[in-house]
Amino acid sequence: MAAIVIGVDSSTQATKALAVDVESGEVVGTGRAPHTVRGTGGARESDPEQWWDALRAALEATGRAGEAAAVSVGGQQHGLVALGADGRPVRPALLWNDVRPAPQAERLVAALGGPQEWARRIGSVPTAAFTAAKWAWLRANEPEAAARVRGIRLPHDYLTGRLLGDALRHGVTDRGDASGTGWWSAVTGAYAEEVLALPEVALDPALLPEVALPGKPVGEAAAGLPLRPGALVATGTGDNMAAAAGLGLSAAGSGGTAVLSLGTSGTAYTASARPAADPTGVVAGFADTLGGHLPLACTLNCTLAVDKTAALLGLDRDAAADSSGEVVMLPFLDGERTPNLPYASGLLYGLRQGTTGAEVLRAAYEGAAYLLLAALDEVRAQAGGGGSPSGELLLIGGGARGRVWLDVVRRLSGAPVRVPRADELVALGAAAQAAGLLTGEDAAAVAHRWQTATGPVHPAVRRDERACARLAEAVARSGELTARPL
Ligand SMILES: Nc1ncnc2c1ncn2[C@@H]1O[C@H](COP(=O)(O)OP(=O)(O)O)[C@@H](O)[C@H]1O
Ligand SMILES: O=C(CO)[C@@H](O)[C@H](O)COP(=O)(O)O
Repeated sequence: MAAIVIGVDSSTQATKALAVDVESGEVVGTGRAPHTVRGTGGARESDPEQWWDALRAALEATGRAGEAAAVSVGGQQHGLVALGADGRPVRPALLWNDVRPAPQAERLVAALGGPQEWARRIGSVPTAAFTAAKWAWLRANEPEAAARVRGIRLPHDYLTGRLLGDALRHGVTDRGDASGTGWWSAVTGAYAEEVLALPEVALDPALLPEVALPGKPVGEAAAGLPLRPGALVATGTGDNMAAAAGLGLSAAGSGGTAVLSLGTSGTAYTASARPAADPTGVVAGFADTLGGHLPLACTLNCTLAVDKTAALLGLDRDAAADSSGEVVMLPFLDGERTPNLPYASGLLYGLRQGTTGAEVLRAAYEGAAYLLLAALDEVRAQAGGGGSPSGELLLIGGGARGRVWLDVVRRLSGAPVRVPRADELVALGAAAQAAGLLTGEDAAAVAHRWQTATGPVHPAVRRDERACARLAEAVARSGELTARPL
């Protein structure tokens, strides 16, 4: 019988699990279970116990988990899972899009000597998203909870640890997800003692997971799960690193292919052989899970901002006009990370008597897509010019299924856009990592073999220079209104 592996995507809104045939890459079972995100204002929290319940439910729903020879978890990056002595979270996890730690991020940047120093030593300049800023926030705002912490995990580490039997005893992560903490350096490939020792952080490295080598199992699935006891467990990784591997991207072999992922977050990235060092902080110098690098820019406002705008207007998300006319929207509904404007809210400009709701909706799509495409130029520069601005873009994530998203990305990029037929590239990338444990290939090689990136190419159309110029000017002139709340 053909070997089966399981790949998991534990993202912001849901857990998705795929059962995949190791030989052919055929998806033979799927499962899904939703998550709850709580918080008003800048707060965004989820209960890790709910992720664990969702993971087991999604595994069951594949109908094939009991046959799987190996399993791997890709998870939303950066989230702070703080474990007590009983191995349970001392409080809900602070998520990647929780912007309350913005003041702590500012202090951390200054404490190490400024953005240049962070870019040079760590590869990234921390924003509120980074785990180090979240930990500093917890210490400053909930010192009693911080004092009870005996282990710190990322979302995917927590789930990997639970698969192994206990998240506190089994502390293991991978270089990709570790690179989103701020206390692991993509430049040196090791925990950064100078960050752990900062007064705002003051973290004992013993509380952190071991960073495992790619390609080796980290253990076997515990008994009592919807998995075969003894199934191999892979390191797992962050969701963007899993998707990159799942598309076959590697520093060695993807020729600068750029990816735009439209989900809860918007992300733009490409594989690179060298760590990024962007002192502006637009590009995070993440590591990939294979041994290379993944310069990446991330926006907080993507599909949810568009869906909220459609809901406010009482329109279907596909009812956007073909042009935004005079309207410009900076859809900073959740604050923003790229550009780094954690206190911003959404701005709408150019309304007239003749403006239609469909034009306003179009403007929301354009604002979200433009910010990501502008950041992609910086990502490419950090990757050493790999890939040309007119090179093909790979479009993935839930938004890639949307007619208007595709149209807007084509018009604002002027590039040919390929939409892979495969759904759930994070879970597929995790499955490829699990399969590699059995075959000895790396995850990107498995993904190549599975042809995960194949799909229709939508040819380039003329770039809408006017819309891009208006958006660039709106960002440049929004100044005070987006820097601080009224
Ligand atoms: N057909 C579609 N058209 C436009 N947007 C879509 C479509 N299907 C899903 N989405 C959007 O995709 C988002 C979920 O994307 P996904 O990549 O699964 O999110 P995440 O991994 O961050 O949880 C939803 O917020 C929804 O707005
Ligand atoms: O913070 C980042 C990247 O740095 C986000 O991309 C998170 O990893 C969340 O991902 P999704 O839930 O949107 O997939």
